[in-house]
Amino acid sequence: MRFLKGHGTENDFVILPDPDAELDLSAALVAKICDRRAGLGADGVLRVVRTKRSHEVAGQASRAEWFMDYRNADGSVAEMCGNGVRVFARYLIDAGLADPAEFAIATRGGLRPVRVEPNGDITVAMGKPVVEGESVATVGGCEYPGLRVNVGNPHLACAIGDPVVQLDLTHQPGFDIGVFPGGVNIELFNPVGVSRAVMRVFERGSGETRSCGTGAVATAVAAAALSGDTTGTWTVEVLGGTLTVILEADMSYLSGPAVIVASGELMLAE
Ligand SMILES: N[C@@H](CCC[C@H](N)C(=O)O)C(=O)O
Repeated sequence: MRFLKGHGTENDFVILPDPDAELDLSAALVAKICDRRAGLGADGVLRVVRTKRSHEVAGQASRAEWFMDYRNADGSVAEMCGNGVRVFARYLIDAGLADPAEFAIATRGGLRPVRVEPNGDITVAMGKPVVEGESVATVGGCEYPGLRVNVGNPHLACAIGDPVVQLDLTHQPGFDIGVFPGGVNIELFNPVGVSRAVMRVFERGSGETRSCGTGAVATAVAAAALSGDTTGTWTVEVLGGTLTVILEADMSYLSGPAVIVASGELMLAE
């Protein structure tokens, strides 16, 4: 099985080209591939499938040639991955499979238009984030209220008073399972200066990661809400680098670096 490895602000992915949807990619095989000791190691898998070959997103086939079939490190399926889309785009461009000027990628969370910036960064239009109310995350016995933000996938973004660097995110933070029956991605952030936030994240299905694109958008929405804003340009510092989020009235954009670092032949089987 041919693979590539890439990352966006150190949110890392194994890319599996499977244009004709021939791979039987079970949850167990994904978990093996993502295992950092017994496998290649990654926060998730991006399977590259022709949209028309996928029954899941066939409705997007006229507008996007390629479908990002995203899986979390534990093998679970997610609707969207902001850094994943950007790395997926980098792969398509490098492989000559997409017009670098502008193209769109099909995801379970909907169509995601992409463009390459003059400095090489990749920007993706992330749709309109939806604020669904409030809830509480618990970390190390402390309760942190936050905003529920849907960015195609579910997030709970909590501003905290303590520096995020002090948090112990080695375990799943507590959350209200009645509010999030399918699980949730939890961001904890410190607003710093003007339109800037420092964020850590515990991802559903992957644990703590060094970055999360949809999480950065959710954080920007929650940070803006603290000052009564719904629009603006936000810098979100994550453990693996810096992301830029633009919030407009009806759209959000996520921008940052995305690189491919390796390719090879995978010998793992289920
Ligand atoms: N790292 C991703 C989000 C991946 C999906 C998430 N873990 C979920 O289950 O919803 C990103 O960059 O957005």
